Amino acid sequence: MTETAVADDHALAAELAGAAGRLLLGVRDEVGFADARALKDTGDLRAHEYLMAALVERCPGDAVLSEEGRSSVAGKRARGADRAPTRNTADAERLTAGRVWIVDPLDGTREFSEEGRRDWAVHVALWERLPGGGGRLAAGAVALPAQGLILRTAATGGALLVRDDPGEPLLTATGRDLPREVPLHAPAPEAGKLRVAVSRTRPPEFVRVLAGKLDLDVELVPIGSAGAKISAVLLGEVDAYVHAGGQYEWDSAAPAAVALAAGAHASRVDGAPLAYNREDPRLPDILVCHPVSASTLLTGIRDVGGALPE
Ligand SMILES: Nc1ncnc2c1ncn2[C@@H]1O[C@H](COP(=O)(O)O)[C@@H](OP(=O)(O)O)[C@H]1O
Ligand SMILES: [Mg+2]
Repeated sequence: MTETAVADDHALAAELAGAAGRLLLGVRDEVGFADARALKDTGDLRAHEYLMAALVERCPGDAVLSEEGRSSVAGKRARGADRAPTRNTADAERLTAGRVWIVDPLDGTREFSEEGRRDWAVHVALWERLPGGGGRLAAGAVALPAQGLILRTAATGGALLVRDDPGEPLLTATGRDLPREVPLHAPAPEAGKLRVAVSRTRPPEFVRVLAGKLDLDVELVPIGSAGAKISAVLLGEVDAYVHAGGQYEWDSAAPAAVALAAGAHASRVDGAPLAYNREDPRLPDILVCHPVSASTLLTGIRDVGGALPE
């Protein structure tokens, strides 16, 4: 821990994800939905700038890897964004840092720009170097601002589901009133059935092939945002998220941290552990599910290996 680090990184991750999420709800109100490009760009930039400034202030000794600090924002600046974004920590620094915040200020940017959609998220994760080499996800939070929810890791171990809208009564997908904060456990699937979350806009073909091969009643459920899909697994709205063909560390770090803390299986599609803060931030595939489904899915994915995207 750096000297200035807060005692509870888990609470900080949730606080920042929640605040960025509320800021994004305000951007939706302010900019409106008529110009989707303007709404996406403003949301990306404002959430990124907020998180970078907050992390510099609260954890000045830590490094940051943010989606929007990379080339995408440089491109937006070139197109005339009015405020210069704060930059990521230089790669050389983050690759030797003890603690690196891996953030996706707005995951599911497309869905954020579509009126009425609730499947977009803010991801804040903390990666920590281990003394023996390598590292681990030490904390994480996924805010689902349009759903009034935060899914987060807890200092005591495990994961929590937090209602981030104390003023409003809120019903979960299962129709039950949700108290302010409840332990979050990945629920097991119904026997013989498997609901698999896939991208709304670019579902990988191999998941359809996989669905056809499994000896289960498989339903593919299109949802936007990696964080919203992994949250849907943890909330019992689907049973698995299978993705391959491209993604980056910020797309999965925070939701994977929460999923693992909630007792879910989270790995590469070949079963290898998810590894973060690498030189190349590409992390192109992921499987998240209840542990009882993991071997069926990993075997199924291996058997349709030929259909996996490059
Ligand atoms: N083939 C691919 N290559 C790169 N990124 C991908 C990808 N498929 C999905 N992603 C990223 O994963 C997130 C979820 O995508 P999807 O909703 O299609 O499942 C999105 O993050 P952003 O919204 O932060 O860009 C998207 O950019
Ligand atoms: Mg993303």
